[in-house]
Order: sequence, then C-alpha cells, then structure tokens
Amino acid sequence: MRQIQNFIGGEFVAAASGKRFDKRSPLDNRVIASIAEAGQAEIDAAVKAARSALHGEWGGLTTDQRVELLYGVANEITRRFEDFVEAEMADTGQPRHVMTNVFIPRGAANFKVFADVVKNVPTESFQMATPDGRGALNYGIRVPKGVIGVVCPWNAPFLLMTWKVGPALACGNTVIVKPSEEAPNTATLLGEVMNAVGVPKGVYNVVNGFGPDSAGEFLTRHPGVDAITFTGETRTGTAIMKAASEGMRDVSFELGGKNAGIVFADADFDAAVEGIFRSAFLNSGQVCLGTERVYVERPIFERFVQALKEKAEGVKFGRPDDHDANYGPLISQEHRQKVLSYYRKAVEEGATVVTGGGVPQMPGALAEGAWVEPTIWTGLPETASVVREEIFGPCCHIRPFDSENEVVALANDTDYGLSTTIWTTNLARAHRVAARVEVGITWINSWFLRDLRTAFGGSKQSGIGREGGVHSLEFYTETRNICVKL
Ligand SMILES: NC(=O)C1=CN([C@@H]2O[C@H](COP(=O)(O)OP(=O)(O)OC[C@H]3O[C@@H](n4cnc5c(N)ncnc54)[C@H](O)[C@@H]3O)[C@@H](O)[C@H]2O)C=CC1
Ligand SMILES: O=C(O)/C=C/C=C(\O)C(=O)O
Repeated sequence: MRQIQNFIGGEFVAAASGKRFDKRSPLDNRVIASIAEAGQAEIDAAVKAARSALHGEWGGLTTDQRVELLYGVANEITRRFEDFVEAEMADTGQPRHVMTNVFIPRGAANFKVFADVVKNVPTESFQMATPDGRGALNYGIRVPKGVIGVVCPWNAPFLLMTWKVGPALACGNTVIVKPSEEAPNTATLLGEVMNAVGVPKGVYNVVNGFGPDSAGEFLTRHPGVDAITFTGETRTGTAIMKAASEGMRDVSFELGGKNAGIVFADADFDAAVEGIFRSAFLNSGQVCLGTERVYVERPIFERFVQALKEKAEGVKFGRPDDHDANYGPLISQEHRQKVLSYYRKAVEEGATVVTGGGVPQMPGALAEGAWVEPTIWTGLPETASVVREEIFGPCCHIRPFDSENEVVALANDTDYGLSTTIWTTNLARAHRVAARVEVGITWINSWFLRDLRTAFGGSKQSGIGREGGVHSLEFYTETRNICVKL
C-alpha cells in the first residue's frame, strides 16, 4: 500500500497531528493508499515555504530561466509517463487509453504551452499627449500575484491540476496544491518531478486532506494565500468565495455544468452519435464539459436514440489494463450512491429507461467496485430532477425538438453555462445557434477539442473568470502601469 505524504518546501512530510486517511480503489474498493492529512500546521508551513521561495531564488529567475525549468518539468513528466499513467489509473480506475491519449499528455502540455505564452505575449503600451507638448509613454509590466492556492477535483486530476499549476508557475508565482482526497497520487508524483528538475524548494507544495475543517478550508482561509484557483462543485465554490472575501483575495472558478448537446436533422448522423456518445459517457460521464441533456431534431429522434442505445450497450467494463475492456467505474462508492439515487429518481419521475439504470454484474473482486451502467432516458419534462441537476455520471436525457428557437430556449433553461456541443452541416445555423447559447465554451461538430490558447470557463453558475492562453496570464499576474513623462 502506498504511503502518501504532503510535499512542503521540497520535502515529503507527514502531518504533525499524525492523522492519515485511506484511499480506496474505485475498481474493487480495496484500500490502496494511506495519506497524511495536512492540518493548520502544514498549511502554515507550506505558505511559509511558498512565500520564501517567492522572495528567494525563484523570484530572482529571469523569464527565460523559468521557462527553461518548466520545459524541464514537461520533459520529465514525459520521461516518467508510465508512472503518471499508473498513478492516475490507480486513483480513478479509468482505462489506460484515456490516460495515455488525453489526461497525461495534457499534463506535460500544460507546462510547455504556458511557458511559451509567457515568453511571447506582450504587454500594452500607450503614448499620450501632455500640455507641454513633450508627451508621455505608458507601459504595462506583469508581476506574479504571489502564493496561489490551487484546489482540485478528482475527475481528471492531473490534467486539471497542471492546467492551473503550469500557468501559475510560468507567471512566476508559487503554488500550494490541495488535490482531491479521492485522487492524491499524481500531485505527489509531480513533487518528485519538481525536485528532479531542480525547481527551487517551496515553489510547488502539496497539502492533502478534505474540504471543510481540513486542508481545503485551512488553505483557502489562510491570509498568506494571495489568490485561489478552484475547480469543483458550484456549492464548494460558494464556500471558497466566502473564505476569499476575507482579505479581498482574487478567485478563478471552474464549476459544475448541465450541458446541452444539440443535434439537427442535417447532421452527419454517425459523427453526431459518436460525438454525443463520447460527450455523455467518456470517463464514465465524469467530465465537467460532458453532455447530460441531449436535444435531437424530431425527424431523426427515434433513429438517434436507438443508435446511442446500441453504443451505450456496447461498452465493456473492466480494469484499466484489461485489453477486452474500455469502460471504467465511478470514482467512489459515495459518488455511486449519488448517481444511483438519480437513476431511481428518474424512474420515479416517469422516465422511459432506454438503457441501463442499474449496476453491471462484475466478476470476483470487481463486484465491490463503483460500477454503474451507462444510462439513457427519454420522456421527462424539463422540470425533472435529472434534467435540471448535475449528476456527473454516465447518463443523459434525450428530448426531441422542432425548431431552432425552441432548442436555444431549452439549452438555455438552466442555472449553469459551461459548454455545449452542436451538430449540423448547416454552418450558418451553427454560428447563429452558437452565439445564442449561454455558455463559455461551444463546440460545433466536435467535443472536447482543446487549444490551450483559447478562453476556458463558464457562464452563470458554472464559474467566474476565464483561464487559457492570455486569460491565464490575466489571472496569475497583476499588471502594473508605468507612466514616463518624456
Ligand atoms: N468547470 C470545470 O472545469 C470542472 C468542474 N468540475 C466539477 O467538479 C465537481 C466534481 O468534483 P469534486 O471533487 O466532487 O468537487 P468538490 O467541489 O466536492 O471538491 C473539489 C475540491 O474542493 C475541496 N473542497 C471541498 N469543500 C471545500 C471547502 N469548503 N473549502 C475548500 N476546499 C473544499 C475538495 O476537497 C476537493 O479538493 C463536479 O460538480 C464538476 O462539475 C470538475 C471538473 C472540471
Ligand atoms: O481541457 C481542460 O482544460 C479541461 C478539461 C476538463 C475536464 O477534463 C473535466 O472537467 O473533466
């Protein structure tokens, strides 16, 4: 069983309190790691280490030197690719191909891309007239915000953590990461990478634990943390925002979603079925950008439902390394209880269960894992719980629509506004509808196609702010204007 410590000031350390907690495998519920739970003492130590790195060697590096180190981090992740794949598979139970094709390469890219952005994006300058006719020149410089608290979820742990750590470090900040209690492995491994590459001690710190009355709350309340970037549930975002209001600390939030997929009758049918299948069921539906509401134009509704059903029934459950399998469990028994409670609620509220709705029969030890069937419903009103509330599981409700205006109104009838995916061969309509759906991220004839230079974030209750490319620079630095009288 792995013993996971906190990583503070470049050292792996236990908690002064001696407190530890267990991580169980989603595959079979076995305890696979024992984790040191950081208390107030560890948060204080991490803040001290991060602050002194900021005022020490790290703070004195040139942008080129920082960029060089971050390239080193990316290369070391690639060199230890298999270790990261194994660590993330252990935490999440998701198939190897998802790790190797998407989640782990993105971890390395998150360091390289933001190193390039920091090197290449200029600041503004303005010449101005003055009464004496000699004029003045204004120019901006970017300075790091300071010590950044990074609070992470469990669903794509390495991708989502490095998506924040990469730009924060590229901008010259130091970070304290609070990984999800359900997925602590890769954040710890990244500590080894930082030491191997020679990133100064205290630049990257990890404190493990839970949210309320534990590492998450202690970190976000700490007055020595200058800004907080968080990905997770909207409710947790509310608690963190209250904590951040003490001391007027800045926040960047990527929160929940209840995303709509829109399929017009003229769409490339097979591509649309494949696209919606991926967006509803990838990572066992545990993707914030995923589709839990599908709207299909009436002429192809029945055929679409049938085709998606066949694909959902074709998944093969199994271990990440099982060559015959392509589908993993949910993250935990607790999350499975939540998802199954929605499966029951859908039936109580009158859904037609097209497929799934239960738990697959798993052999041997896997019977103890957090497995659920991919599930499709039809026939519910828009007021039904499973149509309104984020479930974060492998399920979607499909409803027919008859007009562009109707589907835009349906898609927008939600408190969330993270992403949408639109399928049509009529590009004029695609642009029209895209501009009307109230979300931060729209994909047309695709889904989860990511260019890290673009703005990423949600509208309404799906988030505050944007990260990605220059937007990340805006959050992770402060711009100072300098005015020179000529
Ligand atoms: N918009 C986006 O980009 C993404 C959003 N999500 C959302 O994340 C959720 C699933 O992830 P979870 O880990 O269950 O979210 P969560 O909000 O329960 O936990 C996220 C992190 O916050 C910490 N935390 C919980 N309460 C806290 C508190 N009071 N103070 C400080 N820290 C606290 C947790 O320990 C964990 O590290 C879903 O709602 C999903 O939509 C997930 C991935 C991406
Ligand atoms: O690509 C990103 O930066 C974010 C992706 C988000 C997920 O993978 C997720 O929430 O599951």
